[in-house]
Amino acid sequence: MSSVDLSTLFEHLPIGAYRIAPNGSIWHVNAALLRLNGYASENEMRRDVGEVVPNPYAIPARRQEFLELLYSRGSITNFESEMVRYKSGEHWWAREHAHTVRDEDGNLLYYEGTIEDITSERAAQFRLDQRESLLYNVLQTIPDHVWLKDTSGVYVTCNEAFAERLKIQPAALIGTRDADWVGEEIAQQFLTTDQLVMRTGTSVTFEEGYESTINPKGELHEVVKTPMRDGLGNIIGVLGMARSIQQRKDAEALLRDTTEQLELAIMGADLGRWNHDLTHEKGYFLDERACKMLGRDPRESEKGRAWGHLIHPDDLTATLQAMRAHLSGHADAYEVDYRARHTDGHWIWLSSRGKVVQFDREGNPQRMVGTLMDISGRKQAEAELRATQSELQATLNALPDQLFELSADGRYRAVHSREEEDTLYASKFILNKVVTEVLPKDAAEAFLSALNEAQAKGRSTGHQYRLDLAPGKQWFELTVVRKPTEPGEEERFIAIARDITERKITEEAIQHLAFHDSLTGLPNRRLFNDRLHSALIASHRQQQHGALMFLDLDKFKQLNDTHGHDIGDLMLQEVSRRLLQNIRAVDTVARLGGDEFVVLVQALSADEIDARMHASTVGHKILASMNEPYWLNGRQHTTTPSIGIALFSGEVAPPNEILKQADIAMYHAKALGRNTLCFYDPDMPITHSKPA
Ligand SMILES: Nc1nc2c(ncn2[C@@H]2O[C@H](COP(=O)(O)OP(=O)(O)OP(=O)(O)O)[C@@H](O)[C@H]2O)c(=O)[nH]1
Repeated sequence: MSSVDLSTLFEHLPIGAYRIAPNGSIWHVNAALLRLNGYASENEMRRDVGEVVPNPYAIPARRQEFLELLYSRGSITNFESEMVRYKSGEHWWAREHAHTVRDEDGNLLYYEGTIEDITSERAAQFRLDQRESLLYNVLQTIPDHVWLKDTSGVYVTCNEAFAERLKIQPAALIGTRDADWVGEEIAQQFLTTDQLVMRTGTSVTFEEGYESTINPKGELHEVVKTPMRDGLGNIIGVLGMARSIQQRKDAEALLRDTTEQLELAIMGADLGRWNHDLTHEKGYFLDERACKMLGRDPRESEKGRAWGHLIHPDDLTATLQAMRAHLSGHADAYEVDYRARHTDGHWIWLSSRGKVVQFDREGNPQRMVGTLMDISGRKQAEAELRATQSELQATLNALPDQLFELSADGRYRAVHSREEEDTLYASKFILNKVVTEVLPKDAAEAFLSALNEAQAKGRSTGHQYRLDLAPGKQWFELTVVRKPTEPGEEERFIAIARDITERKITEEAIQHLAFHDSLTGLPNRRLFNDRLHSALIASHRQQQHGALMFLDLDKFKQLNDTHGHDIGDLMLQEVSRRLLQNIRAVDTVARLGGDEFVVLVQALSADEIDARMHASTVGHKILASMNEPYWLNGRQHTTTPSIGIALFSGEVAPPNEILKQADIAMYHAKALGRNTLCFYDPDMPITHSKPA
């Protein structure tokens, strides 16, 4: 090559080139080097930097280092340094090659070299280094197992997670083979996939769960094997990565199970499903079963279709309210029953339950899912039940009786009280209370005996009890029967309490009439005989004297005849009243008939004389009281009595005898001129005709 050729080549080299004298003055620099230093021509550079090149290194000591190497070796290659551009002072990176040129005697003539701008190459290298270190860190940090094997199946490297599984340091794996760790058989399996990757040159992903040293529990792993290539694209090994997917698989299996169970439950309950996309206008999806409920074409399940218009107008407000309550977060779920129009035109009852399952980042509901249940049958049954109940209620209301349902221990379980305002039997007061807490003792006992009897015999009738209620005394008669119950149900009894007050009043009146005088209300002769009989027994037992006073009004016939029978009656009533006023509660006044009264005074004294004195006092008190004027029908009248007194004591005498004695004594009093009293004396003559 000629020197011209060489000079042209030098000038047009793509990298900087120079030739410098031993004293450092520039002999020649090419265009590329001028550009590197920011100059357009050699002259411009010479003008700027002078004849001798200044130190171009960012670290000045590098120049000395460069020259020492150059001079000692005669040449220098790949000398990399940070440089400063002469013109701009900007920093850049250079790679230098240089050599010295000497004459035949070995004297240095000059040195020459090339300077290559490697700033971007270094930046790229730096980024590459960073990426590599990042990759290395990632590989070491991830829990997945990562390894690299060469084409003959020898481990080249692995991450810590993989080494840890083998309980070794990563370095200990290098140079080993699968067979060293997992045995020949499994190693063969690994090799098969490695070979597949190398043969096809593509990544393979598969699931693997061999039980081995690497995987002691035989957990399922997802393995990705990728071919590794050199810069020329030749496959140099296989990179493997394994990740345990056992938990995910378990969760998937559980979810599958749960989903299947849910699906079965939905099928079993014959539920339809809906899916409401709240982000679109027509995102109302019904599944096939829901479509069928409404009589719609099951193919509609694929199209989102608004169906709010199918809801009965009367139910629309409640439905919208329930939806708003849930969407605004006031209700946990959307729950509502409403009627919807079937395609046939009739109404069906649906029970709809749902929930928002998806929200956007701002918390706005995005999607709701829910179920639909056809409850028409239930609603029909409810309506029928209501009708039956109201019929039953009407029947019960028509009954005059009170009806209770009780458990065997006398606890009220249900109450039907005819009177709405019945404060004693209102459900709110007595439900779940026992009868002893509600009723007075006697009444509660009657109730419990009736209950016991019904428990023993299945039925009880006739137990009666009395209550003192606001309107007065009321009598009730109980009928209790055992209620038919299902096996396992609590034993229950139905008790009907019938108000028998009127019957009781009538019975009591009849009873009263039988033993009392209708004009004065005083005990009559029958009752008096009983009382006298009892008094005689008591007197005998207590050894106490008593007295029987026989009292006959004087000239009563005359009053009747003169003023009429009515005045006579009034007189008899007033006499009764005065007699009652003059005796103790334990004593008895009775009317034997006509104008004849008896007064039975008991327990006067154990001593006869004393008793006689007491009896006399009572007799005179009665006499005095009777002698008071009588105002009957606005006119004053008078009357007097004749009183015969018979004392009795421990001796057992028949009642007739005592009455007879008092009667005799009374006749004696008449004979003495009336308006007086006489004690019986056995010597008294027995007479039956009154003196005139
Ligand atoms: N007003 C009225 N008079 C009666 C009733 N029962 C009897 N009497 C009358 O009572 C009178 C009884 O008379 P007596 O006791 O026999 O004779 P008396 O006129 O009272 O004369 P003495 O007894 O001898 O003083 C008769 O005239 C009867 O008719 C009655 O319920 N009401």
